[in-house]
This record gives sequence, structure tokens and C-alpha cells, in this order.
Amino acid sequence: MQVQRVVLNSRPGKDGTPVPENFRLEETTLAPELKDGEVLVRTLYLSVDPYMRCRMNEDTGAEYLTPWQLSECVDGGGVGVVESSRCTTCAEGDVVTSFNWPWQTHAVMAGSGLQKVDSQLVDGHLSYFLGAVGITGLTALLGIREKGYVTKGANQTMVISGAAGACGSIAGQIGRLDGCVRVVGICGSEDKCKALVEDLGFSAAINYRQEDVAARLKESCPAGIDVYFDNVGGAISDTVIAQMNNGGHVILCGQISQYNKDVPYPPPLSEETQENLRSKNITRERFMVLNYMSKVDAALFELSQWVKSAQIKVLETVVNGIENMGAAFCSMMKGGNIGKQIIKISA
Ligand SMILES: NC(=O)C1=CN([C@@H]2O[C@H](COP(=O)(O)OP(=O)(O)OC[C@H]3O[C@@H](n4cnc5c(N)ncnc54)[C@H](OP(=O)(O)O)[C@@H]3O)[C@@H](O)[C@H]2O)C=CC1
Ligand SMILES: CCCCCC(=O)/C=C/[C@H]1[C@H](O)CC(=O)[C@@H]1CCCCCCC(=O)O
Repeated sequence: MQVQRVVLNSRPGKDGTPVPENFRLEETTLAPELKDGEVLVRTLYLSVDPYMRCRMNEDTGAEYLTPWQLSECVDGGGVGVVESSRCTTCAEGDVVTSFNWPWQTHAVMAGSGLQKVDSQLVDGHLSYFLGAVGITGLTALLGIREKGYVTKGANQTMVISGAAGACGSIAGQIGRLDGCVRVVGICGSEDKCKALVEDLGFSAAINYRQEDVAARLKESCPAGIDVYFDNVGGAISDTVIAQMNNGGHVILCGQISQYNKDVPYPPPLSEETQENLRSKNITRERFMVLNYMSKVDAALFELSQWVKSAQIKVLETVVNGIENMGAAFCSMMKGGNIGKQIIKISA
């Protein structure tokens, strides 16, 4: 069988901005016969995620991430359907997902590396398994529950950076559902601000590209900031932390503003920000969703119930075609997405 796949064509360099030409589309042939334990899957949807920027480097800088190899097929989150199987745990027609799905239109995979999913959890919106009812929804929910210390009735204000993205858009809605009285998002465009306030119920939204973030935070968080869901790091986070209340909590989810720089993860903080954290007794613990796998089933069920009952609204930016994987990744890294960036590979 002839299939299309995406390979890593070149590396952007540790300090470089990724470009679509770092990826290359190729044709390849799949072996006609499955071996014991293997399944043939058709790819439905693929995910592009910020951590992939680290996998473009020869040294990813994170012990749990392996580098993509030049001229080899790249991989990440994917969902697809089993077309034929020689594995006892997967049957034809099963919908399956994996963190290591090859960027390929069809693939032969070990059945043992696939998780079967129940399409009823997402009312048939299978791309949600890569977002709101998948890793990014889990990151938002478990990040808040494990590191946010949100308490009903405590009149807390939560600020979210990268608020209109996959994790951020869900985190703000969960902050509100869990009891924060004000939820304020920071993001990079007027359209994003409008979506946060008008569609997702955020109390206010700040466009960091056009507005004075410090001044707008003062205005929209009159009682200060208690919880900060940090997706971006850098200057935006320094500004937020400077306005946090004593005993506040930073959920250190990601630092995308630093991923095109040759710095370790998490990147070092300025003296001033370190002093702000110390003097105000603010916690800032690193959060990694993969460390909470024992809580995933219950968390996915909770996310599914919220999505099905429309208490959480899901935003997606969907691009069609495997040939657009590289462009979709680069666009997401620059803010081209509202909600989860998804690539639809087949119907
Ligand atoms: N800890 C964990 O277990 C996990 C952490 N993450 C982290 O969460 C964060 C969000 O990931 P995800 O939701 O998948 O991605 P998003 O859907 O949020 O997409 C990335 C967004 O980052 C914003 N961005 C890009 N560059 C900058 C910059 N220099 N300054 C401010 N914002 C920027 C852009 O939005 P805008 O237009 O607003 O600039 C862009 O849309 C990332 O840091 C990621 O590494 C993700 C999954 C798991
Ligand atoms: C080094 C920067 C990482 C910043 C945080 C982040 O984005 C983490 C993302 C992971 C999250 O815990 C869940 C995921 O899906 C991300 C990692 C996926 C790991 C796949 C491993 C693939 C491999 O290397 O073989």
C-alpha cells in the first residue's frame, strides 16, 4: 500500500524559528502482510504541540522527550481507526489513539502501543481526544487540581496566559467551574480576546501584543491575582507574578515564549521575579501531566461530562491534509490557532 508521510527535513537550530521547510512530505510503501501483534490503522486526526519544538533539536533538553531524527518520519499525538488487525486487543473498526502516532496517512503499528477510546465520550467528535478530552484538557484540569489550590467560596482571581490556546481555553473555563470569581485571559489578538469573553465566559481578556499588560491586569483584577496558569513564561509571566497576592499559586504548565531559545526547561527567572515569589510566599511548582496517569480515567470522564453538557465549550482550528502538517505546526507556534490546532488527515 502506498502512503504519504512527513519526515524531518532539517533542524531550525536551538535558537531558530521553525519553518514549514523543516518538514518534507514523502511517499512510502507499507509491507503487505501484518505480523503477529500488529495493526493497520488509518489516520483520522493528528496533533501539533509546543513540546515538538524541543524534539526538532538534536538534544531536546528534556529527559522524557526523544529527538526526531533527520529524514525519519516524525510522530506525536494521533487518533485513527483500525482497518485490519493481528492483535488480540484491537479489532477492525476500533478507534485508537497514541502519543507516538507517525505523521503518516496509514501506518502499521504495534497494537500494544495503542489505547482504545470510546467515541461516546466525545459524542463522535474524535478530534477532541487530542484536545479537550485528551492531553490538553487533562493538562488544564489536573494542572489546576494539583497545583492551583482553587477553593470554592475563597473569592479567588485566576489569570491564564496563552489563554486562547488548547490548554488555556480549557483552563479558564475550569477555573470558573471550580469556583474562581474572576478569570482573566492574556492572548495575542483581538479575535482571541473576543472569543474568550463572548464565547467562553472569561471575565476579561488582554491582548498582550497591543495593550499595556500591567495596566490592564490592575484594571481587570482589582483584588489582585491568586492563581496564575502559566503557559508562556518570559516577560508576560514576570508582569503577572508582580501583581500576585501573598500565598498565591503559579501553575507552571509551559513556557512557549522561550522554546525558540537555547535555554534549559524551565528557563531561569529574573532576580526580581524570584524575589517576588519568595517575599510573597507564592508557590510555583513544575507541572507535567504525564506524572498523573493514575488520575487520567476519572479526569477524562469529568472533561467528557462537561463538554457534552456544554459547560465547557471547545474551540478548534482545523487544517486539512497531511501536506500541511509542518505549516500547521509553525502557525501554532506563532499564534495562528484559536483553541486546539488539529490536522484532519482523513474522513
Ligand atoms: N506541563 C504539561 O504537561 C503540558 C504543558 N503544555 C504547555 O502548555 C502550553 C500551551 O500548549 P498548547 O495549549 O498545546 O498550545 P496552544 O494551543 O496554546 O498554542 C500555542 C500558543 O502559544 C502562544 N504563543 C506563542 N508564542 C508566544 C510568545 N512568545 N508569547 C506569548 N504567547 C505565545 C500563541 O498564542 P497567542 O496568539 O496568544 O500568542 C499560540 O497560539 C505550552 O507552553 C506547552 O508546552 C502542553 C501540554 C502539556
Ligand atoms: C521541554 C518543554 C516541555 C514543556 C512542557 C510540555 O509542553 C510538556 C508536554 C508533554 C505533556 O506532559 C504531555 C505531552 O503530550 C507532552 C509530552 C509528550 C511526550 C511524548 C514522548 C515522545 C517521545 O519523545 O518519544
